[in-house]
Amino acid sequence: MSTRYLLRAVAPLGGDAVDVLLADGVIAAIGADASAEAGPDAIEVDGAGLVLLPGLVDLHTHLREPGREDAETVLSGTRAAALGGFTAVHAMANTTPTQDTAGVVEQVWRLGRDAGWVDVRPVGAVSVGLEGEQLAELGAMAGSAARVRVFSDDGKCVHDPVLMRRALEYTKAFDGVVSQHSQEPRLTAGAQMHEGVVSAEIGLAGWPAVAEEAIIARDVLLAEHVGARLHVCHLSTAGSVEIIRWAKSRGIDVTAEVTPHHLMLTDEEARGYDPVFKVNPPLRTAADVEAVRAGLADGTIDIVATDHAPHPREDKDCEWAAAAFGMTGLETALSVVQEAMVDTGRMTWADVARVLSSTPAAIGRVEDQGRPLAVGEPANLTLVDPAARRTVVPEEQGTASANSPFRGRQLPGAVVATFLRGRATVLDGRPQDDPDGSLRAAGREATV
Ligand SMILES: NC(=O)N[C@@H](CC(=O)O)C(=O)O
Ligand SMILES: [Zn+2]
Ligand SMILES: [Zn+2]
Repeated sequence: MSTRYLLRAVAPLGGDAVDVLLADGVIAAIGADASAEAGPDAIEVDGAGLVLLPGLVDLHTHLREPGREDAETVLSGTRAAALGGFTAVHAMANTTPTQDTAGVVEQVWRLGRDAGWVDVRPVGAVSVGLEGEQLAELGAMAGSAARVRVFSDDGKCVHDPVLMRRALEYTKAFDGVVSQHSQEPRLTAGAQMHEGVVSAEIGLAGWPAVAEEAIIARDVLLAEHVGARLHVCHLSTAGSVEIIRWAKSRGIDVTAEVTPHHLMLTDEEARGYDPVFKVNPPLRTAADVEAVRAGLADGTIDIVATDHAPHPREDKDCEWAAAAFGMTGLETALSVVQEAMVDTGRMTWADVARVLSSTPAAIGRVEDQGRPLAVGEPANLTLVDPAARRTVVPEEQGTASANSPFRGRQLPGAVVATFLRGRATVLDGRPQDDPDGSLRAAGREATV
């Protein structure tokens, strides 16, 4: 018999406190029945003051394996994901080799299954080698054991409108979705940061908002024309929010994501020339941050996705122009959403469950994740302490890379436990390959 957990006095979605029993991989009982049915062997978890959420689902994670195991592996990245409260991640396709065949996506899916920290759903590339020329084997990836439903050339934009049209048409056949990294390449050649007052003052080449907005506008019209669904990656500007709002008002089947860093940070961070703040799309202005927060609160933006983009030191500890784009995010996402949206009164915990679990699961067609907190449902769960405060120390995180933009910042909230089909992957805030914290204290041994 598998381990049973009795979660005492937890608050589902921040509501009234109840007991919840996890047994045989499912939520076995809620309320008075839970303690009655628990039996003597159940492990009790004191949940007073804790919020119970469905396990978080990330639609946009870079796990880097195969090819850049110096930055992250499926094992280290999925362990980081569990520590961040996730029970499923979508592994982006910009690996080496590219995830553009059934063979490579199955390899990543298998690595995820064997690691056992979260469910890994590989994203398939739209074009062969992300080169934007020839459509990849979308159908073969969809029909593989990895059951790919999300397709993206992320890191690059599918800028050829004919290729984008074909991808949108083709993915309809297997209920897939194209997830577009919206960046007009000619308008962003050489770009280093957001084009605006700060870029002009500090002398870095700018990436104008219109380079994102022009592609989103084109793509929603293409999606309408062919009757396909479209997902917009890491939307970052006020204008992009306006376009999505307009597209939804016309009934276009589009969804959009915002990252935690675009909900919190602005281009002012670039003034110190610290490449930890170099990211694609770039950090924008305070007005853009306000617009994406408002768009997330009113449902125009559907989800938060981390765009966890680990990079090794040598790709970040260099001058700004030479550094790689990207920041880690799996282990701070929930805290940033709490600070930006919950603690500001703009969203409830039920909204958090929607934007970080049920809707990303629905977009990715992940059937057994993001489910309601009800008896009989799979026990994919996250237990959060909203009253906790912690200072971000990247070297103490599960991810193998240290490029967190929140280094040294105090953030609210902490993941106390994560359950994957009733099995604790994290308990008392510790990964369950390291229950007493000794491996973590000794360095990175736990991840290799
Ligand atoms: N976000 C980033 O700045 N970088 C991502 C690629 C991407 O998401 O576009 C990466 O793979 O490093
Ligand atoms: Zn991208
Ligand atoms: Zn990305």
